[in-house]
Formats: sequence, C-alpha cells, structure tokens
Amino acid sequence: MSKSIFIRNASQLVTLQGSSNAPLVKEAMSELGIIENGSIWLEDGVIQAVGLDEELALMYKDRLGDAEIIDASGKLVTPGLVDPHTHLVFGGSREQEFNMRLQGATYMEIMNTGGGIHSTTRQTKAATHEELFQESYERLNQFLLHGVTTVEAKSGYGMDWDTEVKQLEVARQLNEKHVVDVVRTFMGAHAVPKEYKENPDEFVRVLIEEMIPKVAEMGLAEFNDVFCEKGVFTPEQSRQILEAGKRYGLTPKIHADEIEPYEGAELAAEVGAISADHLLKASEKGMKAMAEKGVVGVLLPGTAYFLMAESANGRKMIDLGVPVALSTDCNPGSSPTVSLPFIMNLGCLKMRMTPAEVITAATINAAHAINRGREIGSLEVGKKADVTIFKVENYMKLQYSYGVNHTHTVVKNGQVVVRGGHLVEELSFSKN
Ligand SMILES: N=CN[C@@H](CCC(=O)O)C(=O)O
Ligand SMILES: [Zn+2]
Repeated sequence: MSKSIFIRNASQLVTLQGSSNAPLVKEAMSELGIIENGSIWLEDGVIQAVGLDEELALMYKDRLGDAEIIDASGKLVTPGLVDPHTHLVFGGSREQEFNMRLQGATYMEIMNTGGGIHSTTRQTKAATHEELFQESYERLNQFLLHGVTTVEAKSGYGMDWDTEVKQLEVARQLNEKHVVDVVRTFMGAHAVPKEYKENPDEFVRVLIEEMIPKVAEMGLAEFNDVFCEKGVFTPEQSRQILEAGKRYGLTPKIHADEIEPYEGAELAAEVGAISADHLLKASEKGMKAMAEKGVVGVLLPGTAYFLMAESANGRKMIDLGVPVALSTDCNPGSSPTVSLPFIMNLGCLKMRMTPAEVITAATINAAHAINRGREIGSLEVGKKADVTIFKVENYMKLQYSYGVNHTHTVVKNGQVVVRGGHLVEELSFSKN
C-alpha cells in the first residue's frame, strides 16, 4: 500500500465539486469550486478529504507524520487533466505532408491521393505490436508530463481487422502497463480503404456485420466512432455504423462537421452519441440539438490551428448550452501534439472561451465525454486520486502564460508520478 499524500496550502485548489453526474453547461462551466489555501488528502488511490488547509490539518493531526506532505503554496491544484479524443497508437510521422500543406495542398487532397490517414495506415500496418507499444508508451509519458492522467485512444489506422485489433490490443496493454488510464474507441470507419473505393457500402457492411460484433465480443473497445465527412462516410452510412455499434453495446462518438458542414452534429443528437467532436462547421440547428440531448462537444482547436482553419465556435456552443470539452486530437496528420495546456490556451484565444470554462472543458466535461464523470475530472471525496499541480498561482495564469509547461507535480491513482516537472524515475508504472 502506498503512503498517504497530503497536498497542502494550494493558492487555488480547483475542486469542480458537484459535477460528477452530468457535464457542466452555460454559466455552470465557470463554477470551479475554488478553495484558497486548499488541501487534499489522498489515500489508497482515492481522495479522502478536500478543504481548507487548517481543517484538514486538524482532521489528520495524528497522521501527519506518516504521510508524504507536498507543499503546494503559490501553486494551482486541479483534477488530473483528461484528454477525451486521441489517435494515440500510430506508426510513423507525416512531416512531409505538413510541408506540402504549407505550399498549398489541402488535407483532403492529400488524403484523396493516398496520403493522410492512408499514409499512417500503411505505417501502422508495417509496425510491430512492440514498436507501436514503445512509441505510444513514450507519448503517454509526454501526456503525463503535461498534467494529463487519462486519455481516450482510437483505432482507425488499420481498417483491416488485424491492424485494428493490433492498435486496440496495444491500447489495452498500455492501459495495463502505463500509469495513465487509456480508454478505447473502435474507429474502423476512419477512411474507406482503397480496395473498397468503388464500393464503399461493402466496407460499411464489413464494419457492421463483421468487425463491430467481434470488437464487442472481444471487449476491445467501449466506444464506436466514425469520420462523417464529405468524401469519407456519409451521414447515412455513419448512422448505420453507429446504430450497429449501439446494438452491440458500443457507445457512439462521431467526427462531425470538421471540414465541411454535413449535419454531423444533428446526427450525433439523433443517435444519442456521448460526444460529437471537431464541429468546426456545425450548424446552429445541430448545436441546439446537441444541447437538448446533452451531447458533449469535444472541441479540438489544435487541429484547426494545425490545418490553418477557423476554429469551432466554442463560445456560441457554450452560450447555447452545449457541454463543451477540449482535447488535443493527438495524431500524426492534423494535430501532432500532446500539450493539452496549449490547447486550453487556444480554447481562449481562438474560441473565446474563458479561462474558467477551459479548465472545466479539460477536466470534468472531458471525463463525461468518455463516460468517466463519476470517477475522475473533479476533486471530490471518493473519486480517483488523480491530481495535477501547476507552477502558477491561479487558474487564469495557466492559460495566460502559454507555450510553457507549468506542470510541477502529478499524482496518479494516489502515486506521485511527476515531481518537479520530471517523471519519477523509480516508477514501476504498474497498476494494481
Ligand atoms: N479527421 C479525422 N481524423 C483525425 C486525423 C487523422 C489523421 O489525419 O491522421 C482527426 O480527428 O483529426
Ligand atoms: Zn480524431
């Protein structure tokens, strides 16, 4: 059993209390439940007490000598950040396409001529399980160093059965071996493989009748995602794929309205998706439908930035009542980054979200986007002891002072895994 941890005297301790049952919307996205001079007691991997330092010091006065004390004075303490949309497991890199885009080629042109997602698919097929594991493990270390303690990870760089399974098995093994929690999503519907170019409906049939049932039977994923985009999967094909997943217990997610308006947000609401992601071109009608159904809008301003596109209208979505979350979209084509804090800065500057809203979007609302709102995303008694300490005095400064990694300490499952901005070396990274 690991030692109890007593984090003391934070200049601001962001609790987000009372948000475990449903994502926060509208003004509630700004209610961070801040405790000044706040402290938190962690034991057995669980949060035991949260409150003013003087209260907790009294409560645990007989046990102070046994605990590891972490002095958080002058620092910001938040729930461990949650990244609800990544393509974590992939082979290779695509810097040549980055260069091509800088010279005028578009993301879809590159994809339609066999590059883009197809290029990463080839590189992922060619990589061994072990290579994918090692590269993704290193990526998870980088996430952790940026204060992130849970990530969602999608397949979709295989599109044939063996490679999809390889990606999902790697993600499963990462969840077991790495201290960061990895939540899995099947995304066989990421692109239409070239062998099905003339008959995409046949690929949709393979997904629905062959792959989705096996993914569910083998317990490979919790969620089922589709790239609903002009030239990729139509809204009708997307609906069929997402409904098929539902029949097998896979919760729908959708890449919606990223490049062109395609009524993806509307579809997300119709099929009862847990989240609709991207939404750069979402219609007002679609946003309203999402708000009504409580579909989390997972916004990825790092992707818009990297594709030199206009960001989603996060401000409008929040004002309309959409529960908004933020994510890196970490992937080799449209967002090769693990820095959720940088994405939070873009949330403010590119989508006019307030610093308080982006904190909510990268913690509790992100947790709800992956159905983990009851376990993580806020600092409340009984929740997982996932805590990040930043070297800034207040939450606004985290967004204001950008391009710097302010992460100082990360506690994951009640274990200190980052100390003074460095991974703890002796860490076994195993989960009990
Ligand atoms: N848009 C579709 N999928 C990914 C990008 C994948 C890639 O380009 O490799 C995304 O979410 O941005
Ligand atoms: Zn994506």
